[in-house]
Amino acid sequence: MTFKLGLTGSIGMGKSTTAKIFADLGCAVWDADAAVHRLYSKGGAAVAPLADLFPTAVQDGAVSRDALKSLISEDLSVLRALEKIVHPLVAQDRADFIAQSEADVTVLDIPLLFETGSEGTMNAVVCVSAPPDVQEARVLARGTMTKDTFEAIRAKQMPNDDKCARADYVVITDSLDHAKSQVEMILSTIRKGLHDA
Ligand SMILES: CC(C)(COP(=O)(O)OP(=O)(O)OC[C@H]1O[C@@H](n2cnc3c(N)ncnc32)[C@H](O)[C@@H]1O)[C@@H](O)C(=O)NCCC(=O)NCCS
Ligand SMILES: Nc1ncnc2c1ncn2[C@@H]1O[C@H](COP(=O)(O)OP(=O)(O)OP(=O)(O)O)[C@@H](O)[C@H]1O
Repeated sequence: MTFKLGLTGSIGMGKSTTAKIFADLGCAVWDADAAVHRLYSKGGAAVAPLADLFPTAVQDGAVSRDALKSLISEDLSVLRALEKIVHPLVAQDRADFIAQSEADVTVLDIPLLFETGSEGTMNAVVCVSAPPDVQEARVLARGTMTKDTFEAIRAKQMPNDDKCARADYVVITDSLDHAKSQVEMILSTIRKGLHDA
């Protein structure tokens, strides 16, 4: 049985970067956002149920994120209906990944881990964190969203301090070297526990 380590944190806090460090140290990594992309692509399991509910959101056999975003901007209840369909499919994809994982530690990168109540299914949880101004600067530097959109996403997510308080481990992502040393420490604690068990 693989050790299930949840990895979470708010938008732009460094989840993907930290997940890569875990992968380099021999962990298997599953990425919730990547799973959603697979589910929305041609032949993905979310295409048919979303086509039934939001016909305009499916184009050329795949779910269009732009179309979904414009539906959500007109009516926020669309997001709730979308989550009701997508979250169980994501949970199944995750369960399948865990079942076939041969690594001692499997990292589950889940932006909405606490918001979706998934922490109970993890053996431990890591939260990545950086100061709010650093978070904002990182997200806006990507050039993929406006400040208003960023604020709206941040407002929808559980506050960073609450996430960190609920996590078993916190990784401060102020530099790559610092993040790496914290990940090494976390993994050695977990692996020691597995070895001693
Ligand atoms: C709304 C959609 C179409 C926006 O797509 P887009 O490519 O523009 O953004 P992306 O998915 O990269 O998300 C941007 C940021 O918002 C966060 N975010 C996404 N969905 C949500 C949500 N339901 N609640 C809070 N934050 C969210 C992401 O974690 C990320 O940090 C898309 O996020 C979606 O289909 N969401 C519903 C499925 C879901 O809840 N996914 C989250 C992982 S399970
Ligand atoms: N430890 C770190 N030191 C310095 N910069 C970092 C660190 N971790 C992440 N960053 C930078 O912060 C930005 C966001 O990182 P990343 O994409 O890993 O965040 P994320 O939490 O996965 O984002 P999202 O929630 O949007 O998917 C990137 O530009 C990345 O280079």
